[in-house]
Amino acid sequence: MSELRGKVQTVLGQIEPDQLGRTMTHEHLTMSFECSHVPPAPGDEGLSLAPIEMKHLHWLQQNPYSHHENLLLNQELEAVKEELLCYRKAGGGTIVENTTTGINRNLPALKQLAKETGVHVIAGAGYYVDVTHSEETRKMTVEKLTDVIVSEVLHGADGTDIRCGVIGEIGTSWPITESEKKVLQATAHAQTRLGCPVIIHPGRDNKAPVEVIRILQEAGGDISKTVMSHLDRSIYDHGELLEFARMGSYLEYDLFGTEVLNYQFNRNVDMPSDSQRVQSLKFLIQEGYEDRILIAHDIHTKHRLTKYGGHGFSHILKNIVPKMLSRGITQNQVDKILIENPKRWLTFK
Ligand SMILES: CC(=O)NCCS(=O)(=O)O
Repeated sequence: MSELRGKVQTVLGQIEPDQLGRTMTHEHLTMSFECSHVPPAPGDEGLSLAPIEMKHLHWLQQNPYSHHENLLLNQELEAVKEELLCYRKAGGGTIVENTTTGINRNLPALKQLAKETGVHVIAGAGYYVDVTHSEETRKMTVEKLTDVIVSEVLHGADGTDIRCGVIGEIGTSWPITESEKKVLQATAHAQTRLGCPVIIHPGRDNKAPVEVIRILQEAGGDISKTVMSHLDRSIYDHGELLEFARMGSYLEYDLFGTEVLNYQFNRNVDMPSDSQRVQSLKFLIQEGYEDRILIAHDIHTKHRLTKYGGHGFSHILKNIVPKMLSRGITQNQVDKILIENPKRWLTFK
């Protein structure tokens, strides 16, 4: 297979899987999310342009995608560096940084952050959702897209020699577009060549995760080495969740820290609280899926950083792990979710 077999690839080079430690499998350290701006409600236009201030914090937390500056996480490298130092102090070892082409991936910044903080950072190859695809991307064949993704892992991306260690997050909308379907097929082909981990951003519909896995399967992808992100806002019904779990991917709850009344991207969704997320983990464990669960915060806006009154990158380690233990999830199961499952997923085959 590839020269990477048995290794994990970080922005600073290859490491042994045992070096990873506790791992958040879905975060962003620098990105911009302007592609997902939601117009503010009538009367809130002023708030959407105002500087971030304490007195507007609740509005911002409930309307994060309507505030222009909030979408520019790429302006906060110093704050993110401080956060990573705290993450390390709290027992964190690794962050998988899911920023792909379309939302401002910045590999030199990731390398710098890894060097300055001692946190292992793993970068993502490939493309985000259709609205961010360039004309050039849309015109590419599946073969060409595959070559680009393979090269981002083997040689480096964005004109640098900094190599990606996962494919994704690969963005899909609902319904899945033609361009996204080609990227999914290319992802499966690249995974076959490389034996590498894949991570998917499904469209915001309960049918989206199943549909993505079907496309990957048909293209020869290794579903056992693929993560389905954002299950928190995608599948609620227990029966549907188990049906999806049986397809064999990793099951990721990655919006820990997000507690909102209205989910701005889909008003039909009742976004779960962190307590409800823990209950979902417990349900999946009871059903025998403790070897398939991954968790993270998916920080992608400013307001979730501690600098802006948010929960930060250490929330899971400091607050969610004690809650898991208090709800009957064992330390061994917590270690599987934070250490063993990420390690198995991130190791090249
Ligand atoms: C950066 C990103 O794609 N975050 C996911 C946000 S969502 O609300 O779960 O779609």
